[in-house]
Amino acid sequence: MDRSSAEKRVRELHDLLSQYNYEYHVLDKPSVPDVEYDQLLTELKELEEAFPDLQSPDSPTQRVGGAVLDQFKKVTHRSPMLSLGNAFNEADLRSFDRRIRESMGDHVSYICELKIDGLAISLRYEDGLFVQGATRGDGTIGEDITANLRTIRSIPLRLRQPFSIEVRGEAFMPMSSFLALNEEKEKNAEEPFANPRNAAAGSLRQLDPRIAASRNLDIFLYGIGDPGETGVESQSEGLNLLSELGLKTNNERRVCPTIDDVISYVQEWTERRAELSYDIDGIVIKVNSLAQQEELGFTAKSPRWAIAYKFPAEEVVT
Ligand SMILES: NC(=O)c1cnc(N)c2cc(Br)sc12
Repeated sequence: MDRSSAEKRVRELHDLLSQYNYEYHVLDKPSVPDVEYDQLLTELKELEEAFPDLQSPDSPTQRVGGAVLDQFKKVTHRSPMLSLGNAFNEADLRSFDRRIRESMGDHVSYICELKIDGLAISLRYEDGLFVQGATRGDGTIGEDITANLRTIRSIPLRLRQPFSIEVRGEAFMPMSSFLALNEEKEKNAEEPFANPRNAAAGSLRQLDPRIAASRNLDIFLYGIGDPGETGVESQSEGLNLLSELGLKTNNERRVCPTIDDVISYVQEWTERRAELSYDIDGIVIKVNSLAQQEELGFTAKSPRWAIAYKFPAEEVVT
């Protein structure tokens, strides 16, 4: 194959493989079997070996970098990654609602999202290209774990539109991967991880990306660092934008106009929690309108417009 037809085919393969990645991880509706994806990936690898200058950082062949780091660089977040105030029962939720309505009047609607039990992450894209990923750290300064995050298949190396945007989410280890990993560890007489959150954190804070690549990690994105520039006006619109850009969001979210709707959602997921393939430790409730979030603002460390309902600690079966 001559170089110009190789160049054309490489572009075609990039488009096909990122479309299939989007269908599989974001839409959860693959249009081709895995074996076809793997064949196209092998074809791309062979073309990049034959024409090394056709290789690019957003190529799906570049997910597992070679270098083992000796430490992580520090990253200062452009806007702080905050923590949430907690609610533990219905009374707490109703007093949250009262406080909001006292400041905002009665035209308030909430959005409920599952609280993923993983590791808070920030991803930065420049003109659509994934350029940096970091842990939350202390909320202002985190660790640069870009090489490890590139190994997560559901994180696109290039967005479907050339946005420059910083997005926040939670990286996690699905229960099936957690159980398999601990089985492996027990077989090698190694200390197993206590829970999927520790396993995800331990995997992403490895200095060797090949170890992170072997841990089948996943991610749900749920926030935009600076939504002002995107023109979205609510959290629910923001989540739809993230999905359109090719980022994985959690579909169980629900707009809840009243606190009674919030309480029904909390009740529903208290009961349905066990059917999920990943751990959640509660529900995040936010005022849906970004303008109202802006008006409510923040306390020293948490937004006034959101609260985390925490599930009661599970009885440990001894
Ligand atoms: N959907 C969400 O907003 C969400 C989900 N899962 C989490 N662990 C967190 C943490 C913060 Br802080 S927000 C959030």
